[in-house]
Amino acid sequence: MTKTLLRALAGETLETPPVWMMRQAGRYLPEYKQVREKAGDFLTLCYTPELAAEVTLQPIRRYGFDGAILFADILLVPDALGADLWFVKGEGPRLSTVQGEKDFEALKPAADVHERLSPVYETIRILRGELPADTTLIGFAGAPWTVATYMIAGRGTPDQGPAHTLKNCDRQVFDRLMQRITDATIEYLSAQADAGAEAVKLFDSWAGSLEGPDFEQYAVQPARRIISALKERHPGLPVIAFPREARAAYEGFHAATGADCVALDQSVSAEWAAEVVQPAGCVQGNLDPSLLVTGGPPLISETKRIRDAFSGGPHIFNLGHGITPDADPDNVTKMLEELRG
Ligand SMILES: Cc1c2[nH]c(c1CCC(=O)O)Cc1[nH]c(c(CCC(=O)O)c1C)Cc1[nH]c(c(CCC(=O)O)c1C)Cc1[nH]c(c(C)c1CCC(=O)O)C2
Repeated sequence: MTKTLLRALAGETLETPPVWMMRQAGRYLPEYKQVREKAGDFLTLCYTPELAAEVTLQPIRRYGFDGAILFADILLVPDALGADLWFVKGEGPRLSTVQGEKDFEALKPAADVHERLSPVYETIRILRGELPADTTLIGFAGAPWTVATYMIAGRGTPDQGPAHTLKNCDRQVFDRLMQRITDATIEYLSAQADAGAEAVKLFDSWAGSLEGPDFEQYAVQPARRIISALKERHPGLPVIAFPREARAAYEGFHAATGADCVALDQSVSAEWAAEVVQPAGCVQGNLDPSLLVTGGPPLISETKRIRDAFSGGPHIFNLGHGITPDADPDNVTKMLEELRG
């Protein structure tokens, strides 16, 4: 196996960690903005394989990252389940809401998602033909809780309040929704692997708002179900789990879910994670993305600190969350120079 990212996922400790960035294809890149303009609409960009493949490749050409993440969005699964999805410029996503049994009954069965999502599989096939031989193609989906928070509220929310309310007040509908998303996610990621994704990542961006038994039931268990179903269908397919802001619950997350790699946000210290999380398997992270806006000596010293902290075990260098539109593309080059020497 020559791809460094796959070697790290398999548990190998490498001299220089493989590197990629969450949201590496995005608005901080002038070439992305150009294609985005041409597509007109963000969803059109996601569902047009040639354009989605092009923006996936842009950061690989510019920086030579070890991993290419498929260009798509976690909200394509609700879209494929029949929740109308649109994006409001400068504000974010909007969807029809799921607030009770009637809304839930209107959703499509999990097996039907392929109809809407087939252009995504085509993007993956194009990419496998065009990526450099040493670049790993990463597919992804949102984890059920995070996807549910958008489906229930119909938009992003600061505290995931509507999803907590449905969970606490109508547990039956909430659990059926979680199960539907879980099943759809297995279908979707499995089809991504069939199309050529070499690893997949589950984004649980709002896992941190689940406390105690809720974290176990709605962050750990769905991840475990998805990972075990995927491994049954695709033996050896590596899975990265990202229970963002899990804090102390990052400990044990590999074992509890079967994930090959656990991605860490910037709120946990690399030194702590190296001691208690990394012994269980590969870790990914966790540079503060704001350093790519501000740059300077702190960007260099933090890059070095994180690399050094994780140097004793398998590590994929990444940010703790997505790169932001106001980041300076030259700061990414400086981060890479520090990492790769
Ligand atoms: C919660 C979430 C979403 N999408 C995603 C998450 C999980 C990760 C995280 O926590 O950031 C994941 C995602 N979204 C996108 C990718 C593509 C691959 C990559 O990382 O480069 C990935 C992996 C493209 C995107 N997804 C979106 C953009 C910006 C759209 C544009 O170009 O106008 C991109 C490049 C839009 C999006 N998509 C979403 C929101 C809330 C928004 C609006 C906010 C924003 O604009 O950043 C949902």
